Amino acid sequence: SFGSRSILRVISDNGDLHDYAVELNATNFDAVLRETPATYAVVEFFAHWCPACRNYKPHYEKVARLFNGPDAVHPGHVLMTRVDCASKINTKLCDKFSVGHYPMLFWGPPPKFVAGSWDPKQEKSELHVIDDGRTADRLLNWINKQMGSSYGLEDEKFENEHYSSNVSDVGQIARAVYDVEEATATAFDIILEHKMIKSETRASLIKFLQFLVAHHPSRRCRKGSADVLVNFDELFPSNSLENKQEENDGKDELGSFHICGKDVPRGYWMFCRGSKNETRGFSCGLWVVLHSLSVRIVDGESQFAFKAICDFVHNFFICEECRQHFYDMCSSVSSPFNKSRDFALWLWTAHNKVNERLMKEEESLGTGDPKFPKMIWPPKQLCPTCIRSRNQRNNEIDWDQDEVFKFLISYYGNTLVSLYKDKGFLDNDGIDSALEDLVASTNALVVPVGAALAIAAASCAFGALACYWRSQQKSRKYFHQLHSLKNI
Ligand SMILES: Cc1cc2nc3c(=O)[nH]c(=O)nc-3n(C[C@H](O)[C@H](O)[C@H](O)COP(=O)(O)OP(=O)(O)OC[C@H]3O[C@@H](n4cnc5c(N)ncnc54)[C@H](O)[C@@H]3O)c2cc1C
Repeated sequence: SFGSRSILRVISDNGDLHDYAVELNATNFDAVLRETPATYAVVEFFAHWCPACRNYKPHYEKVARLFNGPDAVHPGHVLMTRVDCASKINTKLCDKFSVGHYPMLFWGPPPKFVAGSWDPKQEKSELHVIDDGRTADRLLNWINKQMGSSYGLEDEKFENEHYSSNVSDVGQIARAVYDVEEATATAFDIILEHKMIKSETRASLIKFLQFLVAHHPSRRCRKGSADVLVNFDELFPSNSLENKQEENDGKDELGSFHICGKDVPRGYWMFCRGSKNETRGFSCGLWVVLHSLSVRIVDGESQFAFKAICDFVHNFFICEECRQHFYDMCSSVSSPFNKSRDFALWLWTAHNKVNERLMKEEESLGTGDPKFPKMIWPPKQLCPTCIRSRNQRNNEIDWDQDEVFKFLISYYGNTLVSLYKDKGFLDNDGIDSALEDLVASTNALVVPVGAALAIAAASCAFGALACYWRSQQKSRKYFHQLHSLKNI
């Protein structure tokens, strides 16, 4: 079954010949529209045999190019989709929307399409028929009127003028909820593509996966990480790791593993989208993942979290300079963390050290994103109480660290997930739901030997999940013993 993410990928992998509009059908219609990060959706009902629809397609695509896909000029605002009513599978869906002619276009907030319907006699509906969209120009005008925007068909790539870098708007971080999923999926894709799971990096990945299972802000990333963890030894057998990855070139089951599920909508960076191509994206998303993890742990997990993050960056972050710098900062920590507060503040300070260095580099080389200049963070506009005073001579800041910690907790905790709360994807029930998912998705809680050893090695202080696995591990009999014997 196709999820929205795979659809967007298929389309975007097709070079210039691709369609930008997302083709929906009865099986994925609800899922894609429920999960899209876009504020509005256009659904075009058409029939593939209809000559008028074929002639209309280039007009529709011209508009879709602006809003859909990785190179969208105005991403995240409108999702442009189409449904082929001549396909049998879609008959009921088209009937529900009383499709009376082709092409017929609807406009509305995406969730209103989910399990939705439309009737011409219906008096009040948040779904509207687009009655003046016969050419690309007219369709875009119609959209502009609805949104109060001034998009143009000739708008340039990556001129994200609508993406203000308004640092005083705390609510902006809510958009990053899509980025934490995208960054997690991207990190895992990179690991597989670059065949980075080796005997010496295995334990570090297992540790990080445990961390994700327990504390990733997205429920489906927690579940996906649990699935990977449970199947770890089968997916990445320790004795033939390099060979297996080499032989299969990442295209078998390793390559098709979606750590946050198939249906994660690719917003192609929302909060982390730069105003220029390739300035922000993944590395920004990864920072947000790390900070959002750091504010979700309890005191007893602080040292584990520190190790998991340091080792993950060291082994799997493909930017050589970044991982080296980060590793140096990790290595300079002399005593173990006992408090989650200390760890969250350490990560915040480490990030600010990187910012400080890059501020100078980007200024002298002109390589930064003009709309997102590096800064010592959080600025006063974001957290007025975080800064006690600033030394006028050397610009050094006297931070109120209690206030900074409070701010980090609310910013990367609740505010980050506020958008998704209604959708139920990111409920913060942590370990319990991850366990439920795990049991439901595997039928049996079977932890592979290697992963189990790593889990057992981690202290129970890491959390109930590890303990649960550990105890399950003890009670596993034949499969386990057989497997161990084979390994010997
Ligand atoms: C672990 C790691 C190490 C890196 N090391 C290097 C390096 O050595 N050299 C290099 O060139 N690039 C490095 N990078 C990349 C670099 O830090 C930026 O991610 C990249 O330049 C994109 O910057 P950005 O403007 O999107 O903001 P980012 O620095 O990526 O920050 C993302 C968001 O986090 C928030 N934020 C900013 N500062 C803090 C803070 N102190 N605490 C909490 N939240 C904050 C802001 O909202 C910001 O928009 C590293 C990235 C990572 C994940």
